[in-house]
Amino acid sequence: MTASFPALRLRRLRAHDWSRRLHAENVLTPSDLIWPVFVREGTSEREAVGSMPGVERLSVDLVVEAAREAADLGIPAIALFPNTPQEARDETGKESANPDNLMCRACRAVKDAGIPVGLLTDVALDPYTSHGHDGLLSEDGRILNDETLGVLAAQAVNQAKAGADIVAPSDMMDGRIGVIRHALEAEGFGDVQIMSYAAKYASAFYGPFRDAVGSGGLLKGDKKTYQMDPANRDEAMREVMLDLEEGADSVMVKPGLAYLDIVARVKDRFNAPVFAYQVSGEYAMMRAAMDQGLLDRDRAILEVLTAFKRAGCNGVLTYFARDAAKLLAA
Ligand SMILES: NCc1[nH]cc(CCC(=O)O)c1CC(=O)O
Ligand SMILES: [Mg+2]
Repeated sequence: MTASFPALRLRRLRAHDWSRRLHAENVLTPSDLIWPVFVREGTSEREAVGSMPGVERLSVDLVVEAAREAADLGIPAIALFPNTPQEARDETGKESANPDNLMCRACRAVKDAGIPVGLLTDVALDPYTSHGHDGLLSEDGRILNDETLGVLAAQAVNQAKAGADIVAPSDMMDGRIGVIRHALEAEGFGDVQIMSYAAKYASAFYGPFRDAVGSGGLLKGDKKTYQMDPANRDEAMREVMLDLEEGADSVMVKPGLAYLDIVARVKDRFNAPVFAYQVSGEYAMMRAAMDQGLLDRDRAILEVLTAFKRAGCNGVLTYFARDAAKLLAA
């Protein structure tokens, strides 16, 4: 600083809308958004997710419509999450490798319709297992790391064959990025991106999501032996470092709002694209306050998403993506 008050008056730049816009350090655009979409069986079916007002599970034909809407709004990518029928779930989650599973059918339908939107697919076993865990479960109740890796790689290749542009492993097994990268390369999918859920914390804010994919009631125990302890920060740097070394194209921090310190640190330390997931519980929390008239809906949505950008995000996975894109277009 070369000047001080009164020569320096920081309010000068804030005095008019044109000036505030001119001096904005970060600008949120629809290109910053990834829209998570829940997929269900059926045709012309849309079903409300009880714990997430305004969010629905869509049958594949309606997923295509949602993808078209995203493209029209300038949203670059959608993230698909299947609500697998309960009868297709089992101990090992083998439905994840079925080329005709819900996820693959949704991918193919969007691609066949020629919609110019990126498809991000979730790689993890929890929507397919009868126990709701992201990996294979041993008889004595442990999540088996190494045994799970091949299953995840098969799942990722299965999704790539169906047209996934970005596979996004959300399971938090050690070593899975390298194994998935290798499998994609070996199967001729060297151009498929990996967005790693690198720093994913064991969070209370995933509850509504588990309701949406139908794994919540099934989940035995918790995910603390594989997802990170919310108390940890250095560990997040190690997770990100390893995933980038193993071949991730971009990394994610999750949840979002309470973890923006992690985003900022990852962005400062690594020269890599970083994303954050504004998760289901964050959405539900904000929606509850908005629906009760306690928050100004439009302003709150844009403020929080802009904060993600300020922290260093290249983009944000958010259930507000469609709302935000509409607000930004207005
Ligand atoms: N593989 C599981 C997965 N993938 C994305 C989310 C959460 C997303 C959200 O809460 O919106 C979860 C939940 C979990 O780890 O239990
Ligand atoms: Mg890891």
